[in-house]
Amino acid sequence: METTVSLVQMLDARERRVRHQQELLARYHKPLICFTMNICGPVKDSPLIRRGFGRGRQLLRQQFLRAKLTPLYQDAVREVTGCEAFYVLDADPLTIKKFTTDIEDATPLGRLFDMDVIRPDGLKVDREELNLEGRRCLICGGPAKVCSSRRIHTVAELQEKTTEILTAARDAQDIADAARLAVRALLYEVTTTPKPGLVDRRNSGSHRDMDVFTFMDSAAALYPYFEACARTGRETAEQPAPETFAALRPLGCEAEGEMLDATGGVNTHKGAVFSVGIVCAALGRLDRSLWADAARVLAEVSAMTAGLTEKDFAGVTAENAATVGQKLYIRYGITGVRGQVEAGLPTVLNVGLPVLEEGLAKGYDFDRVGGGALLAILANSTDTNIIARSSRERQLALTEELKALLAQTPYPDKDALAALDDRFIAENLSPGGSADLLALTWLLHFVTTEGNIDE
Ligand SMILES: CC(C)(COP(=O)(O)OP(=O)(O)OC[C@H]1O[C@@H](n2cnc3c(N)ncnc32)[C@H](O[C@H]2O[C@H](COP(=O)(O)OP(=O)(O)OP(=O)(O)O)[C@@H](O)[C@H]2O)[C@@H]1O)[C@@H](O)C(=O)NCCC(=O)NCCS
Ligand SMILES: Nc1ncnc2[nH]cnc12
Repeated sequence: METTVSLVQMLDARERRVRHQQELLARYHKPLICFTMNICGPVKDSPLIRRGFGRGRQLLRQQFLRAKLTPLYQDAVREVTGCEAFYVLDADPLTIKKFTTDIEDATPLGRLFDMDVIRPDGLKVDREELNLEGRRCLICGGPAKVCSSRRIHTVAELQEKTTEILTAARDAQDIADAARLAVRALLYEVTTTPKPGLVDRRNSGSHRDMDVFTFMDSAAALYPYFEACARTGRETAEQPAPETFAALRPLGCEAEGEMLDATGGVNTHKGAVFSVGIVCAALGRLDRSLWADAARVLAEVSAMTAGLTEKDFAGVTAENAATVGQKLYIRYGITGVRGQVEAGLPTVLNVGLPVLEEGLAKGYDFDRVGGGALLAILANSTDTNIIARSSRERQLALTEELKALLAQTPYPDKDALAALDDRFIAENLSPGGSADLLALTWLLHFVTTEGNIDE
């Protein structure tokens, strides 16, 4: 809920800020940054404003890392009168002012940041000391001091522009983060070693035409596609979920082309183009606060693809079935990747994620938890790639064997996984569908644990 604040409240807040500054200066005798947001009008706090403030804090953290600075003290508060953060630093005030003004001047969002630098004697460092121009007006780009003292623009105009800047910054960050985590998930999947029959750091599994570098080329080539999926999700967020999915399909066709270009014609990620692309679009549709909830994200995936299996397989017959997916549907009623997404990726939510997270909590390394999660996924789903390279009977027997193995050892060690790898290779088996579900598991793990940024 948005609360309006009075002039008295704002004056009280300013007084409190000054007192806090004085306490910090008296305690540390070092320069400090006081970071607030420039927000016009009586509403100083909202989720959107907090997001912008969170981004500002993230940019400051990055500058501290670059300058190898650890704040001696820091705090942040979110009040109805606005967000405030303080940082006490053991550094030259002008050096600090240089990097705060760099942040303020780098982007439109930076225009909304007010990062004051206060010297140990309590005096503010001025932009002019760095030969920098004064700040510019949000609306006309003229000197901000002139526009604000003469009240040249209306509050409504300023609020509209502020919302536009905050919204654009929020969306750009969500879209880039979704795509970054998607590519990271694909890279974690291929890097997880050993994996039975699959490409990893140990070998190329049951494949002759690709290795770990082929997968890296493919994953990197898909970054713009994942961004486009998340952007499509954001742009269609107000529309019924299936409309977002409909808008994705042409992007998916193009991305398959990019993948084939990057790999010299090898099918590395066709399944992932489809399923990971849908998850990126679901993230785009959802407010960032919901990313921490895997079930909610996957419910969105399900809503987007409602009715997909029936629609996609309508008119497919034993005579015209062309893809492996279509043939297996006609023959056994197996719904493959389509059925998985339509059901909200239950194997990821109920099998992959719990196994991954339990293994991480036990302190196992990424290879071991990834290997355990992959086998659990394989044991509890229908991998159409396994059937395509063997038979339905063999795939069912394998799932039974793996279930028995996992009941004894939920996280088989390197040697056990390598022995399974050798057996899969000898049988020319490759669980590509399960590999995709492992990538989706990594993705949901990243999104739920790291996706919730500081607001
Ligand atoms: C819905 C589409 C993905 C396509 O569906 P299609 O019917 O063409 O394909 P399917 O056979 O149904 O399988 C697609 C891929 O889904 C992955 N998969 C399999 N089982 C599952 C599962 N249980 N859960 C989730 N995902 C699953 C799997 O992808 C991975 O394996 C691929 C590599 O396989 P591999 O055997 O190594 O290589 P191949 O070249 O295929 O064979 P070999 O010669 O080597 O044996 C790799 O892609 C992984 O990502 C399945 O392969 C979607 O494309 C679509 O919407 N199609 C409709 C038409 C359309 O609009 N097309 C768009 C293109 S223009
Ligand atoms: N690591 C991998 N090896 C072979 N096929 C795959 N499909 C997706 N990931 C794979």
